[in-house]
Amino acid sequence: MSKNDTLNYFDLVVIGSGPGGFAAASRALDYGLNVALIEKQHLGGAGILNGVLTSKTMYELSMDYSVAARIDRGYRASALSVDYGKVRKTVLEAAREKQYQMRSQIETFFNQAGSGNIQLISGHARFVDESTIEVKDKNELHLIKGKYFIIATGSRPREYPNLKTDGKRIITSDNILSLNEFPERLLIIGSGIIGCEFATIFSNFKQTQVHLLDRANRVLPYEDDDLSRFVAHNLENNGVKIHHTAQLRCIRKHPQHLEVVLDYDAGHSKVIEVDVALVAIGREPNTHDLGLENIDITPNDRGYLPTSETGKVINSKGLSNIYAVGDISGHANLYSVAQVEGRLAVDDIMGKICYKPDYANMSTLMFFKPEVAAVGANEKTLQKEGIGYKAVFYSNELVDRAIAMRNTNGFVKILVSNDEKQRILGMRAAGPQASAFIVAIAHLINQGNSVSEVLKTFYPHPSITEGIQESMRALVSKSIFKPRAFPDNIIVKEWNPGDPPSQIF
Ligand SMILES: Cc1cc2nc3c(=O)[nH]c(=O)nc-3n(C[C@H](O)[C@H](O)[C@H](O)COP(=O)(O)OP(=O)(O)OC[C@H]3O[C@@H](n4cnc5c(N)ncnc54)[C@H](O)[C@@H]3O)c2cc1C
Ligand SMILES: NC(=O)c1ccc[n+]([C@@H]2O[C@H](COP(=O)([O-])OP(=O)(O)OC[C@H]3O[C@@H](n4cnc5c(N)ncnc54)[C@H](O)[C@@H]3O)[C@@H](O)[C@H]2O)c1
Repeated sequence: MSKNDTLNYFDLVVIGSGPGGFAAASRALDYGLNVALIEKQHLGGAGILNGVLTSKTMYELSMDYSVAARIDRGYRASALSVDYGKVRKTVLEAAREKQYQMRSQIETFFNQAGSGNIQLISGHARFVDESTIEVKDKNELHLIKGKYFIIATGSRPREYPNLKTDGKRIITSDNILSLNEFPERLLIIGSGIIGCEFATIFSNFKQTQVHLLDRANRVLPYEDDDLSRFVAHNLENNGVKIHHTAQLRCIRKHPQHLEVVLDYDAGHSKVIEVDVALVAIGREPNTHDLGLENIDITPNDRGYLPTSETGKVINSKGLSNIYAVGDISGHANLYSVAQVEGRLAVDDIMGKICYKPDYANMSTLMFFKPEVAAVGANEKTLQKEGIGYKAVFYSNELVDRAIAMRNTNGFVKILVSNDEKQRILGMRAAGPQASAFIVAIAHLINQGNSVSEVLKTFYPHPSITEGIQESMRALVSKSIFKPRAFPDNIIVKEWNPGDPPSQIF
């Protein structure tokens, strides 16, 4: 291996070009910094390939396909067919489109002396000391010096104990685009967000019998039971076979199929045959082979890098000149979290930080059928913390826009403080456009707003968001449609410390 001399000196060296790293590098341009962006694999990280954009493109195609396959709306598509190779091609086109936008920005700011400069460097980065990294690319090794560093190396799929993935028949989300065709039978191990999203996608295309292994008796274990039941019910309606309270004992590989042995908590076992098994049991931070031992940084018990509120890594001497953002930081594994943390790290370096992230009020989207969006507290967390609340459930069956769409499978569920102020604490929404309007509630929560603010506003008609306003009116017994007339569609209840645990629907 040839060792080149120090390549350059940079104000800021960012390791990883995912949403965290790219946002940090872009923010550094605003301050006129000279930035190196190091990437060992795909530009954009899991924000683009084998992650957000590719899975969401596949989701959108699968949703279009499932609508086209409907026969209850006055039209019928004849000879509808789908080809995995062509779906993959479309997905990769989306990924390339975004990568070209990133490249265009990098090219624009390449060698811009004095006004903010960015250089994309390929290779695997490893710390030599607190101001130097070595970057290994094929047979070359470069040394790069920097004043500040941001580690944005993201995460990788967690491996299932004693189960070796081969990228073809036993795969992770990293290998979805390596499949050559729709598997006839797919086992998804893990019923968290990735498991449920791919179960939705593959069942939408109707080419695959999907088995979903849920080791608990409910999918999405961190959400309220009612939402978990709703999502599981929709998956089952879409043809997914959910194996609740089941553990994977083993997978035996045969030339033409995989033989899967499942052990149920009830004491019995079942053998099923599938073609592909997808492991989706969480993700692990990429802290390995970063040379952390050379900079006196030790990951915490959960494997994440210990940081200050602004992302500064804490070593044995206190705070260092190194930041950690995104999936490596131990907060939620979300695109928006990585992006905000990347930007804040640079603001902190420049001494210009003007707010700190409030992780309690993050919005999350879940791409199921129908889509689900979440922000703020759920019933489970409030009950655990002993905080009393009022909850309202309002079904899309009463929302005109959803009726017009012939798509009423959805709801809003809003939690407010159980006091005079009735401050909005959280919302779960399911159904069409849930992903678009969740942020409106996030703003209301961030501003400490209460039910009365929502009642004052004109909500346009016909819009899905009218369900939000009607639900808030229901909370104060002023809704147009009355819970007494629609007891399954409008539910209001309260919970106070000391009450037994319960859920609204
Ligand atoms: C299938 C899937 C679907 C998802 N869907 C969503 C979604 O819908 N919404 C959402 O908010 N989030 C979603 N996520 C999560 C989201 O992708 C991550 O939270 C986000 O990408 C994290 O960004 P990051 O910058 O921390 O890391 P990453 O995106 O993982 O990027 C890290 C980059 O660092 C590079 N790298 C690692 N080590 C080194 C090194 N030593 N030297 C050089 N480069 C290195 C990697 O190659 C990678 O490109 C999804 C994830 C997956 C896997
Ligand atoms: N739309 C989105 O926002 C989105 C989409 C995909 C991924 N993501 C992010 O990616 C991260 C990873 O997603 P994920 O679904 O892999 O993780 P997850 O933590 O959401 O779910 C993992 C699931 O695997 C189960 N599990 C764990 N060990 C198991 C075992 N040994 N056997 C069977 N089941 C087991 C858990 O009970 C859980 O249900 C998430 O934290 C999420 O933030 C977000």
